[in-house]
Amino acid sequence: MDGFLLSRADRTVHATGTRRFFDDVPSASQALRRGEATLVVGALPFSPHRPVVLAQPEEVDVTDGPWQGPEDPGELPAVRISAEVPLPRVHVERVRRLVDRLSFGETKKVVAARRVVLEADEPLDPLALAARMIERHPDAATFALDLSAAGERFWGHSLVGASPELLVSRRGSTVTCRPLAGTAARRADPEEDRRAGEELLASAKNLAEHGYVVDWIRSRLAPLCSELDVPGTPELVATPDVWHLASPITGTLRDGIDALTLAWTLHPTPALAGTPREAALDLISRFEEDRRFFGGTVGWCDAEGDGDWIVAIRCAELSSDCRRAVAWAGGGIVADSDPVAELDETTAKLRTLLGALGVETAPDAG
Ligand SMILES: C=C(O[C@@H]1C=C(C(=O)O)C=C[C@H]1O)C(=O)O
Repeated sequence: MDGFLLSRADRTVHATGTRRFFDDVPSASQALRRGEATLVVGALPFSPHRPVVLAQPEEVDVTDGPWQGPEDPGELPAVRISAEVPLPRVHVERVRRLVDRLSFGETKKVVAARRVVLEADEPLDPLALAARMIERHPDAATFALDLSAAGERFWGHSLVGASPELLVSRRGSTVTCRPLAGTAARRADPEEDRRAGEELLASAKNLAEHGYVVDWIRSRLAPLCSELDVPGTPELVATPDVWHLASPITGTLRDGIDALTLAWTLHPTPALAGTPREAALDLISRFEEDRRFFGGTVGWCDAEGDGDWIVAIRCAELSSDCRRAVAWAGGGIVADSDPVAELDETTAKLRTLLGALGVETAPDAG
């Protein structure tokens, strides 16, 4: 696909064509500051050491409300799972090993992720998939963008997803974050569903997982803000597939740090990495293959420094022929995690993407 789409309930940024690519965050931020670019769109990968996708687009369309895609996006092609990496039982084993490490080491939390490889009968149009995701997940931030600028491994690839998690947003001197961490699958029965949410809100394990993320964001934002409002306890939010613990954080920025630099400062949070962050990133690099743009961040930043950056989860990377897709899901592991429940949590999270493609996932073992 050409360009970049970020559709949220209140606003859509749709950009096409490229005037200029940037190699890193400081050069993009500098071009905005100097007035050489009015808007930068793109994505940062999960690993802070890998190439970014940051571009000044040729044309930009900013509209109120969610993206109004094509009148009739048509049917999506039939899609099936061709591989799971690692196999579900190997993911369970991995989590078991991580739990052992967490019980004895200095690391308190690490996020373990797995991938599902999908094959489509016909090419899967990234924008048609995005339109379907907007329909199914009206409260999420739906994105679709070309990843070619990240190098040969990504030529012609695109990333499509519907994320419930805001990494950071800036409007003038106001900075907002809404980290999510702590998850429970939704239930078909309304009473069981309500109970699953309440149990999540009272779960010491999930509150601890969540607390690490909030502490990280507080520690990164505090030096940049004259005021910072961090709720003492998280609230419950729902997607059609899962419950999450969420903390709406608001601050007043001291100086003109732009939204892109804020994203770079915060990313990846312990919601996707773990705590302490460097030790968790090291463990992830030893236990998993490169996450590419899964767990990264997707967004835009304008010349005033305003912008929105969304955590790239509930997403898939589409190959250049659009017949293959890789979807990821992960979850925070702490010393008292149950490995089978952690597998189920990733399955519930995968439903956001797989459900939009009409692919069935295994029912919850819980
Ligand atoms: C890693 C994912 O989600 C993240 C991990 C969560 C958790 O561990 O509870 C919750 C929301 C996200 O921050 C994912 O969706 O793949």
